[in-house]
Amino acid sequence: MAKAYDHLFKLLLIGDSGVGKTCLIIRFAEDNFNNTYISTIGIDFKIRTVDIEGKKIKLQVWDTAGQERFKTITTAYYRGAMGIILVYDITDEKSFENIQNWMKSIKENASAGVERLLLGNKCDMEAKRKVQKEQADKLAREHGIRFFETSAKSSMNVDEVRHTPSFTPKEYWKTDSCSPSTYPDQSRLSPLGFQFPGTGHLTQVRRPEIEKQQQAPQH
Ligand SMILES: Nc1nc2c(ncn2[C@@H]2O[C@H](COP(=O)(O)OP(=O)(O)OP(=O)(O)O)[C@@H](O)[C@H]2O)c(=O)[nH]1
Repeated sequence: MAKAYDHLFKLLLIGDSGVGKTCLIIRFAEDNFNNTYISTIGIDFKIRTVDIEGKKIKLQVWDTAGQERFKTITTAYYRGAMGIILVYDITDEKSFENIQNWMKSIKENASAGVERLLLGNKCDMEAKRKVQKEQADKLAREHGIRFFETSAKSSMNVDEVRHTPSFTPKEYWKTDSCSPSTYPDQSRLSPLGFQFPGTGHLTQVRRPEIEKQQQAPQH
């Protein structure tokens, strides 16, 4: 039987809560956008297969919760990632300042030399901009990584991100380090050894429900 893909590439998105990680993944995987805020609980993933230079590349993109209380769960997934995308919101200065902390978290938890990419999301909201492009350019240069301003809403630069080397590094194809034989199933990919149902929609709840949970008295 023909192989469904030639190479599997696992990516992780990290960044503060609300910067638009889930929306970017939905735009990336389904070319869609929804204004409703569904805060990620723990971790979720989406899959997309793309043809690049005649090879079928299966991208497995993992969405992490930005909320601090999920950090123990989410950092456990850093180790297996081949690329990590750091996201901040151009209208939220704090989310940009926190990129330094996310970088530190990568250093502490990810494999050495993991590919990184910096995204300043929500660039459709120019009137509310708080983070200048030059600031992020400088930060990206200091860390030796690529940087894009994106909009999950308008699709701005989404295609460019899809085709950056950090998204599908050719080194992985050459070494065959993520070929189907190396990762025969999804459970092998998960550092927690967790079996996924395969829908890509695991654990998402609406923000009001989270708030209700947080407000509920502890027994
Ligand atoms: N204007 C605009 N709004 C966006 C964009 N991307 C996301 N949003 C909005 O920002 C809010 C948060 O988006 P999410 O994708 O859920 O954020 P997240 O980073 O996944 O948040 P957590 O799951 O809590 O970590 C939602 O209301 C989205 O509609 C964008 O590019 N432009």
